[in-house]
Amino acid sequence: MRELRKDFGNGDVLAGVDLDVPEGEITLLMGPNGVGKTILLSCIAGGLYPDDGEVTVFGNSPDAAAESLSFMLQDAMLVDELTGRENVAFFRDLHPHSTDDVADILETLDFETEALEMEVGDYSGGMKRKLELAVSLSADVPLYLLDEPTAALDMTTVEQLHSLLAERREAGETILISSHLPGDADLADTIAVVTEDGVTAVGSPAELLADVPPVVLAEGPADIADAVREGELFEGEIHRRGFLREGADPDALAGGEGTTVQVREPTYTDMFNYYVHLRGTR
Ligand SMILES: Nc1ncnc2c1ncn2[C@@H]1O[C@H](COP(=O)(O)OP(=O)(O)OP(=O)(O)O)[C@@H](O)[C@H]1O
Repeated sequence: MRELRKDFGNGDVLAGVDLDVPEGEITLLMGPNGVGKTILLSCIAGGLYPDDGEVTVFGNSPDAAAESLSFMLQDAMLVDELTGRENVAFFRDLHPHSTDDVADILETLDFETEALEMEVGDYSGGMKRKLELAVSLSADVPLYLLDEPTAALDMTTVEQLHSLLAERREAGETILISSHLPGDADLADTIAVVTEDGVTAVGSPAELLADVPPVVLAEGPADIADAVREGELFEGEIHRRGFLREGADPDALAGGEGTTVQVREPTYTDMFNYYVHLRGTR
């Protein structure tokens, strides 16, 4: 993807995005709500045309490559008035490379088979996601685009899905997913951080994490603004936290009465906050 631009008439949503998705790997798009991740995936899938720039999929235009990919568009695929089974049949007829793998994938994802007889409008969010995933992954193609595949899934199912996607990667397939779940970083070979400035950081999870400064956590009235980068504090339920400023001495951050201050290594959630809110292009 080179210099991709998309505008719906009220300012750019994507303003010149460059992205390379390596073949045979899992690439994870992370970024704040509304930044354009779904639009980006839709431009790769050929569902939307960019206003400017270029997308190639295996060397072809997205239109020419349409049969080489399968796109899971969250909450916008299934037909509520049809049963699960009718939805499966509908999508089976749509994709030229559909297979009969839906049942196996549903079993892997712990989807109760009887629910296939229910109308999808009566499904829970997680049931819908499992069916969307089974339909999308049952197409035998070299490229899968999955928009927030882990949203609404319980943690056990997330692990099952991770195993399934890792198997696909072993088989040489290319997978591009968007996600807000920090744990999905464990699955990725490459993470691309998307912000309103485009793709601002790209690297392996370990590379990106290694560049994140230690995290200062404060509970109680401790004033840590001077010790953290740009004085920026992220409010959690219990803690306020920020990224240790260069030159700040962590040992000097003693908490007063009713206050605790600690410094710890960053998690994937911290990594997301850092690249989205503090760090420029890497
Ligand atoms: N058809 C459309 N017409 C006008 N604006 C649109 C259209 N589709 C999307 N947008 C806008 O484009 C922006 C990006 O939307 P998109 O769904 O790609 O964000 P996202 O990064 O996937 O967000 P989230 O993480 O919340 O799913 C949003 O501001 C959205 O309102």
